[in-house]
Amino acid sequence: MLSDHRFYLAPLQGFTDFVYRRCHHEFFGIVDEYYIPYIALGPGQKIRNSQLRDLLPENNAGVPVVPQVLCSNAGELRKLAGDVKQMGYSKINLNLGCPYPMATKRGRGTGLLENSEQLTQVLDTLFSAFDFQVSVKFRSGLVDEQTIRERVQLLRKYPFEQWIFHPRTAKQLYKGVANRRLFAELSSTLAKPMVYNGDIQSARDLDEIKHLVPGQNAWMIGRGLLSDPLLIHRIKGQAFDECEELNLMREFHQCIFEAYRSAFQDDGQVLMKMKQFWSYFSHRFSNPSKTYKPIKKASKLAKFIEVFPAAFHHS
Ligand SMILES: Cc1cc2nc3c(=O)[nH]c(=O)nc-3n(C[C@H](O)[C@H](O)[C@H](O)COP(=O)(O)O)c2cc1C
Repeated sequence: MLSDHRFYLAPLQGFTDFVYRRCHHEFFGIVDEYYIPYIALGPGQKIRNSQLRDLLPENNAGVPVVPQVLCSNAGELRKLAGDVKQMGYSKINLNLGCPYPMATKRGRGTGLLENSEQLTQVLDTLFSAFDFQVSVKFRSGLVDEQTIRERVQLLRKYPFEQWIFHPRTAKQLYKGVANRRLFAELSSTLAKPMVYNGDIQSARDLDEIKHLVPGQNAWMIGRGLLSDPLLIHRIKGQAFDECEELNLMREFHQCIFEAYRSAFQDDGQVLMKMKQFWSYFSHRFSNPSKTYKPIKKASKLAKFIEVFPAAFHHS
């Protein structure tokens, strides 16, 4: 029934890194494309090593990924897109949605969305100096949804391959409700297929959006999928019995844990990564905070290894 629907994993800096993406893809193979968390220029106009590592083609081999860039002007874009091109990628995503003041005050993310002059220069450069298939991920505006109603008139002049809209303002960060009606409104104004992003936790959420936008068939999911790795299976109508599901989760967890252990030699880093993983994964257990508490408290990797199995026993 949903065979013509496309599902994308949202980029979550620190969470959906190459280790997670690769495990998820090899284990489930159900996500159509994985959007890599943004790369940006840091101190000394350089991309941070952790972001570069996440982007390296050898770390993404065999996984359908789309790199994302966060910039404030055409100069930054040229450098970032040039690096992405050099690595051999044919797709690129422009971040016009990062809500954090550290980015927006420097004219990046939603800050760039607000500045039509800089945005025009960035888009002109991106489409004229490179030959990427370009997608854009954007929000409603910094504080006011009127921004995006005006800005789509500028954006629609460019041949984006994909329009991904998360209908929240930057001021909302990731709280409050995503405005699905605004998504429906823009979808009809733009008359282009858009990807819906924001708070998809169940098949019912999709149905509600499809009710507003008949024919909607492209979805980007972040936190919902981190919390429930079988969410897309469920949306597609697959059912699991309790025992089968628990075994799958145990195996997926093992895959993630082993992959982090081989990617990071330092136990402290592995522990931090596993804590991040469990901060969402614990939500699929009946008592998330009770499940996560001993894992969060673990001060050594050995302690983590001692406490995590209990989660699977009392699920
Ligand atoms: C911790 C965190 C990190 C994020 N990092 C990025 C990022 O690097 N690039 C981006 O476009 N969005 C980023 N996002 C936003 C998500 O991609 C997504 O738009 C948002 O979480 C809403 O979708 P969801 O409700 O399905 O999670 C981040 C969100 C969170 C919570």
